[in-house]
Amino acid sequence: MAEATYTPTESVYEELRRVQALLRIEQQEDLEQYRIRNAKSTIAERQHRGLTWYPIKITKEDIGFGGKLVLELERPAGQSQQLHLFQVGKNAALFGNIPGRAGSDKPMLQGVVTSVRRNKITLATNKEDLPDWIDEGKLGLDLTFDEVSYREMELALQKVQGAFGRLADLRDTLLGHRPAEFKSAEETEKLYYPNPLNASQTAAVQHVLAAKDVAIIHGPPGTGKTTTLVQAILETIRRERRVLVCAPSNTAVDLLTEKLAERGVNVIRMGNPSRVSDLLLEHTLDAQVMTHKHYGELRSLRQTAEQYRQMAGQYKRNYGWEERQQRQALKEQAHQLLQESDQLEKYITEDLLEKVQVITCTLVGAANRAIRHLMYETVFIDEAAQALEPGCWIPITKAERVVLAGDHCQLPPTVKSEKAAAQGLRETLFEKCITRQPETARMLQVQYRMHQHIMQFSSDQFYGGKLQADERVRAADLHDYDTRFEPGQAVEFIDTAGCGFEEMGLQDSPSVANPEEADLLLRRLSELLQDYHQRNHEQHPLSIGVIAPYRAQINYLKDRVEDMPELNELLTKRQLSIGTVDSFQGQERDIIAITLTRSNAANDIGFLADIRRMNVGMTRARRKLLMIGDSATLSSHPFYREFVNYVEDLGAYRTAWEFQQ
Ligand SMILES: Nc1ncnc2c1ncn2[C@@H]1O[C@H](COP(=O)(O)OP(=O)(O)OP(=O)(O)O)[C@@H](O)[C@H]1O
Repeated sequence: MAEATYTPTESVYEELRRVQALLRIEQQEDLEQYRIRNAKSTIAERQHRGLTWYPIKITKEDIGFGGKLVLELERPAGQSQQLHLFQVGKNAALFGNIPGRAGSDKPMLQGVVTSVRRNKITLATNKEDLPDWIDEGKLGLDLTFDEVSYREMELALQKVQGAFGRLADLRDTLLGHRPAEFKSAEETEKLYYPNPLNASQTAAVQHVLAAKDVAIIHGPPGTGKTTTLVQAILETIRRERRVLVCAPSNTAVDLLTEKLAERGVNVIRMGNPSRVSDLLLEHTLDAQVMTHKHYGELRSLRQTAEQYRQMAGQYKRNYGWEERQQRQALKEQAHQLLQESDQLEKYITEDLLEKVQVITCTLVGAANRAIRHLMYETVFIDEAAQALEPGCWIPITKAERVVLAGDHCQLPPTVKSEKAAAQGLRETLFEKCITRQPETARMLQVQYRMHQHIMQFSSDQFYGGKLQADERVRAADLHDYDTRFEPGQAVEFIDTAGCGFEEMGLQDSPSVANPEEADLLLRRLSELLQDYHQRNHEQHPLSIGVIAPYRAQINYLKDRVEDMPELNELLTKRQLSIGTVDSFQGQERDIIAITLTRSNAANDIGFLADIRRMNVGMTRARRKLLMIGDSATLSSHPFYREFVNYVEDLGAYRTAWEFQQ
């Protein structure tokens, strides 16, 4: 058994109580921001912020799970360009804009968004009938505050604090108070499936099988973390009856569900997928229910109930006593049938979940009422380095063993409250476990994305210099893509120091822009692309990402590109995209160009100091990484100082003066 090297400064209870207090601060802040954004503003303002669709029409009514109403809502075609923040899985409320009924008196029908198309949203409501106010005034749809996630996180934290037995062991191991145990090499079974994994990936899968409590798959950029995790899940379900696979985001859950389904795994995706794909839809619980041998009975119960409901609806209110009785009887029969159908649906669901090998869902989805009572031999959490600690505890409360996958050297989870962030809410369970119990982790070491020179700086800064570039990508620069590109220089840094490219602030905003630096970046990009002919590369066009840390700089870049026909064409064809690091998360591009933007006499680099974010930005590039910035300002931080040294050693350092003549 390995000895834990971590020396705790507080007990697990103190630590968990601290996290609980931070979560409450976060919830308050989140609610406050929501209130300010939403409740105090007019419909037009909320619409402008993407929080409201108005006016809308109900275009379809269906009966869904538990006999609840599912509504299809449509906004006017003229609004199709209006951006919004509605998303599958978000809570929303249908409201009536009725004169004299505003504020808390505003009539609402709560629900969850289950699909979003250009002008249509489906809302699964929590009621069986449409309310009376539906025909008064115009209707709209508001995003509402997501209280459920906070409640489930709070409950999980309470459970973990009061835990004994297995959960207490896992808690103490994950937080570094109890050494993690592993089977010996002799005890660990050999891998069953022949697989194309490399040595460090195979070692990670073997490590997962050997772990008695906790294993971590640490996957730096492009190292095949998903591939490895899927293989580890396949090997595990050969040995265990049923496992849970979670991630903080719906997108990550969808990806894993698809990969597992492609490998022939019997998997059920709980909750609503964020994308529409046949493979995914086929694996949702709803679709699986339809394939069950008792589904026919369920459908006919629902249909009959619906017929009774419609018959009852034909009796108008002012009919006599007998008709009222008749109406009541029909309603009761409908109700009874719906209850029966709920029972049957519950039975079908339990039967399906009993037989399934893998259940996939978001962290909060693990508390979904259909599965909240289930326990799992192993719980896998992907993207664990992007999940709030309280979120991770939700599925862990149902585990015998935990496997975390992620990379704590990339983006941490978003925390809305500055105070909660400063006091540690951004520190993830993944990060705590990997730093307190390094022996729980295996790092994947071969990456399949970046040219050697793009990879090396990140590898030295974050991964102890251990990353290797696979031979297919090691020397794959733009010249390798098309010989018309100049050879060499997969990395290039253009230094604007001394050129007088000063950043500009905006009034009342922390955002900054640096127009001259942006212009230079676009000029250099055009120059790079001058011999690139798209018609020669119809099958595999170059993909390009331009990254800026500040919104004001992004907006400036987008405006300027409109005046540059070649670049603008790439933008409209979506071969060029411009955005923040966060918008490129999990993605890759052939060329990544980053304007670092900050340039000031005070050497203030703002949130460029968040070097994990910069790590993500730089490691999106496959063949070319172009960075532009003011070394005089940036060198106040060791990371950028070392970057300048790195590019000098590579012979990749240029100055902006070269481009001014
Ligand atoms: N052992 C391997 N041999 C060859 N190619 C591999 C291997 N493992 C992964 N790859 C390739 O590397 C790429 C990235 O794999 P995958 O999607 O699993 O990575 P990831 O680590 O989850 O990605 P990210 O860096 O975005 O987290 C894929 O194209 C995959 O086919």
